[in-house]
This record gives sequence, structure tokens and C-alpha cells, in this order.
Amino acid sequence: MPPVKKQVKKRAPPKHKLPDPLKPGEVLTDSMKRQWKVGAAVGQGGFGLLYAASPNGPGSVGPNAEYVIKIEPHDNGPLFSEINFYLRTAKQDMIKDWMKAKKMKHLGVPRYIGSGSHEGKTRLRFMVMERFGENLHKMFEAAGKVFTRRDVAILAIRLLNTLEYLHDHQFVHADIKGSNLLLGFTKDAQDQVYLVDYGLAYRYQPDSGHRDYKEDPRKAHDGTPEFTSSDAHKGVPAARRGDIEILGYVLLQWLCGQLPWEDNLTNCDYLKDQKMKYLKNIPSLLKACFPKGDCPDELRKYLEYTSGLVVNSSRYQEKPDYNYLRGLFSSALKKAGWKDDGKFDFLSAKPKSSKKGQVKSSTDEEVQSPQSGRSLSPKKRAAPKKKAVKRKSDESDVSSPPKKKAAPRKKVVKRVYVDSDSESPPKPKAAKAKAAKARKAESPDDSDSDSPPKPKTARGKAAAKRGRKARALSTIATQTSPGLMTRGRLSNGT
Ligand SMILES: Nc1ncnc2c1ncn2[C@@H]1O[C@H](COP(=O)(O)OP(=O)(O)OP(=O)(O)O)[C@@H](O)[C@H]1O
Repeated sequence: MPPVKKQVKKRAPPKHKLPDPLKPGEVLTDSMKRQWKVGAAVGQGGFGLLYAASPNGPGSVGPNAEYVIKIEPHDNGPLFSEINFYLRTAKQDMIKDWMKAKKMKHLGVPRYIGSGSHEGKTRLRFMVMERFGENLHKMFEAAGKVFTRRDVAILAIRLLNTLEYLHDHQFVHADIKGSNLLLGFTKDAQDQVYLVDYGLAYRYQPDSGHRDYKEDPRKAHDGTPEFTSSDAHKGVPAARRGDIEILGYVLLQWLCGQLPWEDNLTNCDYLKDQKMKYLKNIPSLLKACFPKGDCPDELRKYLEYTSGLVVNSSRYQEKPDYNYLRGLFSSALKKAGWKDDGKFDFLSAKPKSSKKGQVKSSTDEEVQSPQSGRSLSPKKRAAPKKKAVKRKSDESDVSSPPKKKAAPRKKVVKRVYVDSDSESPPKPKAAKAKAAKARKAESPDDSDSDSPPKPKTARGKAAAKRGRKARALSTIATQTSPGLMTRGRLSNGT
């Protein structure tokens, strides 16, 4: 008799819901008893709403308020996970000390400001953040879907700095992409880039040591399809090399306009096979992306390094060579005589209107306005919005993108929330009190994060039962324009 194939049952993901909106003027009190007044809505994610906010005081919250409050229903998982990440890694002193030790002027990790719970019509969880401006995906679109080689080199160095900090603090981000990279809010801070959305951040190296390499098809394909790492496609826990790989795809897209697998983003197995095929043969990837053969040298070397790091499971736990990778881009800048002054070329291509994420407000002009009198890269100006992704013939620094048509945007994507404190994830009621106690001891200043959301899925319950990390999945129907979608988020302006 032929062996009976074991059926792997797919678990239904939990449905995350959006919170009831707050009214302007509402006051929230965080776990440190600081009061925050809510202003206009400034953004919306798949699970939460964002409002401008100020420390409570007389008058209403102005359009230039320095803070943002992100809210989610109390029993949602992602914000709980995100707050946990911030508490562990993004306290102001930690960031300050790191910058001092590394002699850095800027680090793209947002500082933790505060968090708490709020009893309104329903119970909410909230987090106070620094306020940021436009996201890089919008800048990329506004620039005609190409960034200059100079901008990409500066961004690569900044992002490698950011990743090194996260990795040194036991976390990986696992969802690096333009729409999660925000510029500073004020005109003075427009040359600063912050990595946000830690809903997928994963503690790859808890105190007990680095996680083991283990493929699990049930957990496969987490992340944003075009950038998902090959480990994630195989259901392997996220590790440092995955962030390096994801960043490589982001840099590649910025330089060539479109990744070769963007023609079929709905098929995760296709994406996995394509990435594996190209990772094993970087020249073929470069040929597909740069048919004229003009791939910048630093990107080629970055991708070759990444290929060596990720194709073999034996290098899963390896610490990436951040210095080598940064050096590739700083040498390119030096060679071309470009300064890393942080004044990006793409700032002169202004996004037309805020569709989603950034709700248009009177401050939009300030956030998006080009740097006056700013000279562009030696070779070219950014293309006008919506122009075909083509480079002028004199643009020797970058080359034409692949001509493939992007497939209609993936309809259903998986949003995975991995509790950043993977030892104390959202747990079922029975385990909740125990987890709360442990968490409180770890995070004494966060009275809120001691009450994690209850998992509503068989998966969460099973995970808790087995005493291992909990993960909450959600699948939300999406149909969006390429790149704008973040996991499970309707980002087509609706
Ligand atoms: N600190 C901030 N200041 C200003 N805007 C922000 C800030 N953080 C996030 N945003 C904007 O709000 C939107 C939603 O943010 P975020 O991605 O963190 O939410 P989310 O619910 O986790 O969404 P996603 O569906 O992408 O996971 C984004 O478009 C982002 O540009």
C-alpha cells in the first residue's frame, strides 16, 4: 500500500480589527502618568490609526505637533509586539550611548517615548512616537521609480547602521522597505531616515543564544512578497542575514526600478524559486535587472556577498560584515566625488498627494517640499512622477530597469506578527498571569505591556500549549499598487 500522505492543516489566521477612532482633543495617559492630547489623524496602517499628538496643555494640537500616537484595539497583537520591541531596544539612553560610542550624528531607530492603555468606547493600546514625515516609497514613486546611485549609496550606509544597531540588540526587523522608511518631519530633519513598523521584528538571539536553523512550511513566506528573504520563504526564523538580503532587494529595486519577480507577486513558491535561482547566479540577476550591463559595482558586490551568506544554511547564524558592506558604498561615493551630506536628490521630486499613511494636512507642504536650491546628482535629475521607468542615455550611474510588466497586486497576503519578546508572547488566559508577572519584572516601566492580547486562534493556543513563542497571523484581502502595500494593509488610498 502506498504511504498515506499526512495532511498539513492550514490554521486560520486571526482577524485584527481597526480601533474606534479618537476624537481630537481626547487626552490619553501613558504608563508613566504623562498625559498626551490627540490631534488630527496622520496615518493608517493595517491594524492601527495614527494621530498627531502633544503633551497635554491648553489649546488644541497644532499641525506641527512633534509626536504621533499609534492606537490599536487592546486585544490586537501587532502593537503589543511593537511596544515590546521599543522597550527592549529603543530607549533614548540606549540609542544615545550607541551613537556616542560609534561617533554617529544620526541613527534611524525611532526612540521610545511612551505607551499605555486607554478606556474609550472600547479598550485601546497606544504608543507615543516621534513624528516623522514622508515615506521613501512615495519618494521613489514621485522620482519616477528610480533613485540616483548617490542617494542609494547614502541610504545603504544609513540603513546598514540602523540594522547593525538592531542586530546588536538581539532583534531583526524582517520587513525593510520604502514604505517603512520615513524621513524626518521638520525641514531640518528631512535628510534623516527612520526605520518604522516593528510589527514583524523578531528576537533572533534571546539571552539563551541564536535560534536554530529550522525550515517550517507552515510559517513560510512571511513579509512583503517582493522583498521576503529566502529564509522567510522557507519558514526559517528570521535572522540577521535575512535583513541583509531584504535590504539588497530594496537597494536593487531603487536602482533598477523593478525586481525580476514582480510579475507574479501572488505566487509565493514562484517568488521563492526565483530568488533562490538568482541568488545562486548573481550575474543572471544583474542581467535581468540591468540589461545594458551597467549595474553599479558596489551593488554587485553587495549582492555577491549576500548570495554567499544566504544560500548555505551553515552561515545562518553568522554576523554580517557591516563594515565591509558600508565600505562598498562609501568607496563608491568617494570615487565619484559625491559627499555623504545627507541631502537627498529625491527630495526634489515631490509626491503629489498623500493617499494613505500620511493623511493630507496643512503640514504636508512642509514635509514634502524640496530643498531649495539643492543641486542634484552630477549626472541627472529625478524623473517626473509616473513616467515610465527609464533612464536617460547619459545616466551612466544607473541603468534601465527590466521591461517586465508588474503583475496585479497580490490579493491576499499574510501578515505575521511575531512577539518581539518571543519568550513571553500573547498567551491564552491560563498562561496570561504568569506571562504578565515575568514581563513586569523585565519591563518595570511599562505597566501596559504586562497584559498581552489573548490569542484567538488555534495556532496561538497551540503555541502557548507547547510553551514556545506565539505568533499571530492575519490575512487581509488587499489589492494595491506595487510596493505600496504593507503586509495585510490596504494601501491603495482607501
Ligand atoms: N512616527 C510616525 N510619524 C508619522 N507617520 C507615521 C509614523 N509611523 C508611521 N507613520 C505612517 O503611518 C502609516 C502606518 O504606520 P505603520 O506602518 O507603523 O502601521 P501598521 O498598522 O503597522 O501598518 P502595516 O499595515 O504597514 O503593518 C504609515 O503609512 C506610516 O507612513
